[in-house]
Amino acid sequence: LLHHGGHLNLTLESFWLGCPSSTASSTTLGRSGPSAKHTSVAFLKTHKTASSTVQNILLRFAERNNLTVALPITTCDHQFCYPRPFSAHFVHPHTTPPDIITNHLRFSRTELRRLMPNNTIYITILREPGAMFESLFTYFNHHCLSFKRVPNGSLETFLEHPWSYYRPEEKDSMYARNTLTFDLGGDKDRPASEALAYAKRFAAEMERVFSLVMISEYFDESLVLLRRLLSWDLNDVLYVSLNMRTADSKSSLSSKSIAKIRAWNAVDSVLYDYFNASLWRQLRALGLACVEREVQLLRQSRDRLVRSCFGGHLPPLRSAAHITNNQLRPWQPSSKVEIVGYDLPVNMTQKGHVPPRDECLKMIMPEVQYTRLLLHSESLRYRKRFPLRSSQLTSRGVGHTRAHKESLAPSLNPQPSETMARSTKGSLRLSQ
Ligand SMILES: Nc1ncnc2c1ncn2[C@@H]1O[C@H](COP(=O)(O)OS(=O)(=O)O)[C@@H](OP(=O)(O)O)[C@H]1O
Repeated sequence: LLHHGGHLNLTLESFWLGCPSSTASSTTLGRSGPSAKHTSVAFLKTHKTASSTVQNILLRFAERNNLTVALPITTCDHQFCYPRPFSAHFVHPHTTPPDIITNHLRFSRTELRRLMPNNTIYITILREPGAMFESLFTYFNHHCLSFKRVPNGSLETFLEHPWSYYRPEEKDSMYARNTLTFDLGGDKDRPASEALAYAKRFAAEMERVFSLVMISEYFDESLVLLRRLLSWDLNDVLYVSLNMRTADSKSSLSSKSIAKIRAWNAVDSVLYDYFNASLWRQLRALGLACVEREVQLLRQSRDRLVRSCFGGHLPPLRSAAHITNNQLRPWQPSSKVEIVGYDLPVNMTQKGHVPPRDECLKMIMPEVQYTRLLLHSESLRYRKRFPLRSSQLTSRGVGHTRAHKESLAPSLNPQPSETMARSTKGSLRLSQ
């Protein structure tokens, strides 16, 4: 019964929700029966699509189930040397063979196949092109030259004559046009005459690779499909939203601007429409009433988790500059944009509160800090498992391994405020 606990929960939930029971079938190849949770997952972390929130779900699942998460070598920072196409050489040797991969990378099916188990399920997430481009434009305004050279940093001005500012071959140009397509390994600069045909072919190709393409506007509905695809429990997909901007950092878009964004990002727009339609076909097949009930259940369970973690409400949302605990401070790309995170006062224990459990802190931890902690714990585990191999690696001079280990601060206890080391995210290429 214990072994089949996950399946039992799922079946009872399905019964209660009036939903078709999920069957693991081919998604659990190599596991002991239909109840096993699927543990080999490659999540393509696209930019500004709520991907940090999905990543956090996956990282916590990996830790709870003692799985190995492929993490980047330190010279790649917390990304797999993005925007270079992914290579298995970018994976830290202490984090192989992996079960899960989630950090930013530019998709290469061949290289991921080389790295990941054969039964890996591929998932990704897309966002409506207008909202996504507005987020990219604000977030990367100071780093991406195509945006930086626009007078007054005005999105409308950029959209009037994008070719006056955009240089396809320039560093960071992938943030300025068809970013989703680029992240998926495609061609962001297909000539207009070919873009539509190319986009349709590319979408069909991606559909063969990815078992689920989530849509950030329907995040919870996407999670309903995700947990069924992976035969996970509801508790495995609970989350709080991460990496958000303050309302002041966002601008609202006119329908004219949205149309211009869609024309400029024509391939992304086709992809989005294609996978949005596909998501809704899958949701309808499950039954919209069932989906709605499960979404409600998910939100109630999340509220319960938040109460048990933080003794009531979520810690207050604050802009990065005002977060005292440096383990919880999200990276802030420039003074023009405010990214918010959750603040947990340093003196929490002094006030007689019980500090939150590790799993609770990790639910609100930004990706850079979480990735660092995970690399530390996976390196320790690797050294224990393979003492000989790790000493050979060290003697062969894998300097970054040792250097990284020394720079880790594995304590999860709230730390006094420190200036956020700009070098953590350092240059943009290594960071976002
Ligand atoms: N649950 C959920 N649902 C919908 N949207 C969400 C969710 N969680 C995060 N977000 C929004 O996602 C944006 C950040 O995306 P990423 O984490 O992918 O950004 S990054 O590329 O990793 O920097 C960022 O969007 P903007 O605020 O518009 O920039 C977040 O607000």
